[in-house]
Amino acid sequence: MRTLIPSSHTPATITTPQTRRRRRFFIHSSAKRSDSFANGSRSSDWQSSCAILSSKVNSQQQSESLIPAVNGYNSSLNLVPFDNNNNNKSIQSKTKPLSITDLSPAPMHGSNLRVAYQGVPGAYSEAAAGKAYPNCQAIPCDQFEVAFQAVELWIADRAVLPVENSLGGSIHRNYDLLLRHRLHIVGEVQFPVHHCLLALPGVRKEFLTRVISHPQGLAQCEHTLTKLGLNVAREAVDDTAGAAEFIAANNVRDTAAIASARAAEIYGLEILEDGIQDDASNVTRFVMLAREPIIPRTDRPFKTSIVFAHEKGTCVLFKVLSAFAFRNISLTKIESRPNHNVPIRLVDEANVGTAKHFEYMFYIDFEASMAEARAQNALAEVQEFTSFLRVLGSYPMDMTSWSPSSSSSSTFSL
Ligand SMILES: O=C(O)C(=O)C[C@]1(C(=O)O)C=C[C@@H](O)C=C1
Repeated sequence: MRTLIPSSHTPATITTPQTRRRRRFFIHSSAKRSDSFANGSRSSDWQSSCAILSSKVNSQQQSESLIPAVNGYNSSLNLVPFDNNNNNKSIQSKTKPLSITDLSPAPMHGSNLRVAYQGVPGAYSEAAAGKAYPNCQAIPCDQFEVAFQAVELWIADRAVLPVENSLGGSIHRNYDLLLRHRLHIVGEVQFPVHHCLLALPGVRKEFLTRVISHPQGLAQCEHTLTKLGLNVAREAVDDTAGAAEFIAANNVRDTAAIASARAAEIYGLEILEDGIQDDASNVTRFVMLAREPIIPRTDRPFKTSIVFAHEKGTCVLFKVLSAFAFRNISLTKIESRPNHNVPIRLVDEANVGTAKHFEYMFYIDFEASMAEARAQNALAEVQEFTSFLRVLGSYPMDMTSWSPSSSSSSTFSL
């Protein structure tokens, strides 16, 4: 895939070793707090993980509301750094004492939250971040992994990342990264993706030789591009809006981008075709990630995401799935990825030779909250058949109303 170097917007990249060293302190302290729940390996008993989780409920409630304020990045508090030499006198006099209003919960769905996304302004991920956290400060990142790291390093408070699209399928990279990193899924948003064909003003479709976009953008418009009868090469780049930005910044007149109407507006391109996704109800599902899990509840529909590797044996996957079926728990998604620790298992069959079995990590989303006994029992049973099990998050389902023809009802409408 080509990497376009954006000209005007500088997405977050990981900074110098010094910055990294300074920020590591925070990663470690955060990782320690969440490990008991995040590392759902066989060695840690699931029931006790649940107990740890529920015992965290009260302190967690406080940490969601207070920690951001105390760290000073999401706060109206007037905190000054502590000065051992007492040189702060002039500033101290201006320091306001804590009052009861300072203790009200931080606006976790509101302004000031820094939300990392992959891409540049005008990307669908930016719009999804706006739907998930209205009025947030969206932080562009040049890669998915940078968005994970931005949260781990406290540069951002949340990341909003795509995991699957109704036409293009799963975004595998993010499944692998969910496993490699220690962040928790704290929510999901489903975002209608309405693609346009964009080019520089005055460019006519007949003169195009190339269409560039994110691989998902190309996949979601595959048939429509063919139907339009364009004689063009299709080239994958890092993100849809980045494709638009590249055309504008380099004055490329033989190339069009598949991107949003908002990207056209931002980068001064014209819309040659509107709504070129192969299905009107094209939707991408994004997950919201945080350093700490949220408290699972039962007063609204929740979804839980897990990942596991299974033990050797027969019908293991069937047994795992039946743990949910017996409890009437619906699965909404199952995905398998290579198990990068053990990609292949050799199985010697007497007289026949050696079979090479591919080993997988299975990701499952199911419709239940970890606060429900049936979900806890299902996972206790699943643990019996698995060599590794981790809960990626238990979070409210996106139940917002659906309007496929319009792009979105959010403030970030594309
Ligand atoms: O390139 C973008 O605009 C993105 O936000 C990325 C992404 C993706 O990775 O799937 C997100 C939504 C659309 O499905 C197309 C691309």
